[in-house]
Amino acid sequence: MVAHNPSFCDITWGAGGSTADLTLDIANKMQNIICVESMMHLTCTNMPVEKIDHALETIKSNGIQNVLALRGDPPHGQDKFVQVEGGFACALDLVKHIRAKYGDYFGITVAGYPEAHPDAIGDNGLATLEAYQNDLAYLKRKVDAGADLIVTQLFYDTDIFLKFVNDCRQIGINCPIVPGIMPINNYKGFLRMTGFCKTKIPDEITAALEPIKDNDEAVKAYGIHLGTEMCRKILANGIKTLHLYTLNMEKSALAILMNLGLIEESKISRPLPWRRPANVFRVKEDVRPIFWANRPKSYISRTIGWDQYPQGRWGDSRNPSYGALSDHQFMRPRARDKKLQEEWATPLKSIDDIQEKFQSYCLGKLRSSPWSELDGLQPETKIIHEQLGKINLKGFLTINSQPAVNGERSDSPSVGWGGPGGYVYQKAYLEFFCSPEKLDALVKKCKSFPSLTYVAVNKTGNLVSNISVKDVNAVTWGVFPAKEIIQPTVVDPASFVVWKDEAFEIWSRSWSALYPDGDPSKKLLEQIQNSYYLVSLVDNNYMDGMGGQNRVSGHLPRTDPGSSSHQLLKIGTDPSLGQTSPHATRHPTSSIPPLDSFHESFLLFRKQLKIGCVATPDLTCFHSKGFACVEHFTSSLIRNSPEADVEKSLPSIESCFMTVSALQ
Ligand SMILES: Cc1cc2nc3c(=O)[nH]c(=O)nc-3n(C[C@H](O)[C@H](O)[C@H](O)COP(=O)(O)OP(=O)(O)OC[C@H]3O[C@@H](n4cnc5c(N)ncnc54)[C@H](O)[C@@H]3O)c2cc1C
Repeated sequence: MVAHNPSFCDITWGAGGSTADLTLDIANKMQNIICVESMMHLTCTNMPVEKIDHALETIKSNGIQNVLALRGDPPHGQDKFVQVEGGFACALDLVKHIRAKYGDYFGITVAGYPEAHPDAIGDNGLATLEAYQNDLAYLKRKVDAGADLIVTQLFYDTDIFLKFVNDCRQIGINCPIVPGIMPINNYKGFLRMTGFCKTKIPDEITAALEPIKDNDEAVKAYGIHLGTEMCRKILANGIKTLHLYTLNMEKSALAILMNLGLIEESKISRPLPWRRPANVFRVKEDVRPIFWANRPKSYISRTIGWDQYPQGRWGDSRNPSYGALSDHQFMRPRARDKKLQEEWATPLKSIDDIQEKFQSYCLGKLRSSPWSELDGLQPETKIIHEQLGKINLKGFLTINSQPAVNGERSDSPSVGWGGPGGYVYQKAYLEFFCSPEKLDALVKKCKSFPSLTYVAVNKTGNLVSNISVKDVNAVTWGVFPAKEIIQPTVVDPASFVVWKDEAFEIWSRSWSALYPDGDPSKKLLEQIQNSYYLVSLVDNNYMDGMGGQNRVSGHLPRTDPGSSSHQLLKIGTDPSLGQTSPHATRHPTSSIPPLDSFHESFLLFRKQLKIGCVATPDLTCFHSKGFACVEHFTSSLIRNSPEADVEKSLPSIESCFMTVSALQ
């Protein structure tokens, strides 16, 4: 199931606390080994407050931040729930306790009952209006006490659920209400569960099941059909999230999601170059502005109202309906706050210190960045991290980038996406803050490089650009067998202007907020926030990675992404764009292999390829003696060979890869 990117996974609490240790252990493994956001259920049954706190402290120390706070059922053999000594009487007490003791560390979910809690349901299978309303009023108290989300009890009458949502809204329950869908997997289990929960079974379901009740396969198939229809109706009524009770049997749940088109049959680990967060509604979305590449959660929350993908996407972008910037964009897990505090809240005396922070992040010395929701650098950023380090020391404070790629295989671990069998391309991209003076110098420089397009904007909205506001520039695209060209990432000034508010806000909300009031570091950051420009820069010439000298048009089965960047990365070494700060000398360059060993390997290559080309490999592009290096040799050779030779040499190039990999 993990391959389908669930938003989160529930780990239930054994009835009466019977499986506490196991629950804690499974929740920990799910969160930290399987890496799926986990929500642990916790009940009050047989749980004095010390035991409850032990469970909460344990999951807290394991980084789990989601709890479903429940009262629980009466212990085995008892009819009525009895409050244990030193424990809680109901879920409301538990919610209050969690908020009082743990502040906002935990996201709290509570249970909702579309047909009222079974205790409120009479012998006729129905709750009186008064009992139903009391139940709703109590649910509101749970939300008012701090619950963030409601997950409902299972139901089979979709109209009852939709009425319940409406009734909740009427009394001011405004948090998300997630329907609990339990696919029917077998007849006896279905009767047992609905009997226990006093769930209404609509007549048509009874009629459909009666003739097939002894045929397990038929019951399962009907369960999938029914679940699909229920979910369809729920989604059509504007509910945006589904919660499927799998009870460890995933096949029916997955079949329902497949029928709804919410998951794909072929599971691809990195379907698109940006990391799509677990959100089933985004499966059809295939284009995004590059600006939020490192802030997928913020992007999702700002575009949550766009429910039509991909149709709505560029209509929306040109007339941006990105939601308003709210606190939500800045809500980060506490663990990240802690990391930022450790890594970014050091005293800042001058711009040099700020440049060095950005440089350290690009070199992988810092794991966190105020501008990124991700942990560390994206794999493709590592290809150009040294150049980025230099650029930052020149006063161009980079927050987003990608190297140029010209026809790399789509299963490349560093720049590939979309699954095997295709080729991917991208234009070099750089996004950074810089002073108005640096921007002036850059604008002048760009005049000599027609392939560079830029948009720059300061905090107050002053825009400087050499493209039109209506232009949309595809910066990543892929070619796959039997598919149209896919272009998942674009740069467009309209979205950029929306993004800039968030980008500038991060200076104060995520960075200077780490310092106490009046701290000189805080003042320095505020000055930068108020005076700098945010710049989005694209090198549209993705072909000429080696400065235009080595192009072999149409014959590049591979390129070396490390070598293919371009005018953009020359910012770091261009003297007309300002002196590199003295820190540059501390910047390590030891990963470049010694010239001798390079030449040795290179000569071997030439011998094996038997092509009499003269290559002038660009040593500065080297990162290691590993595979990237081998690719670089090869692409240099191809680029420097006559076209006919390239064609001939392709098979031997493939085998040389093996030989030289082994040699290295
Ligand atoms: C999504 C979901 C997941 C579940 N997971 C588990 C699990 O992992 N392990 C497990 O053992 N059980 C689980 N259960 C079952 C749950 O423990 C039972 O349904 C239990 O009987 C009620 O728990 P609750 O949190 O809804 O209780 P509460 O919210 O406390 O409510 C119980 C009932 O008492 C009434 N009530 C309580 N206090 C008050 C008050 N002060 N004023 C008025 N009315 C009050 C409510 O209206 C309601 O009818 C789950 C249930 C659901 C819906």
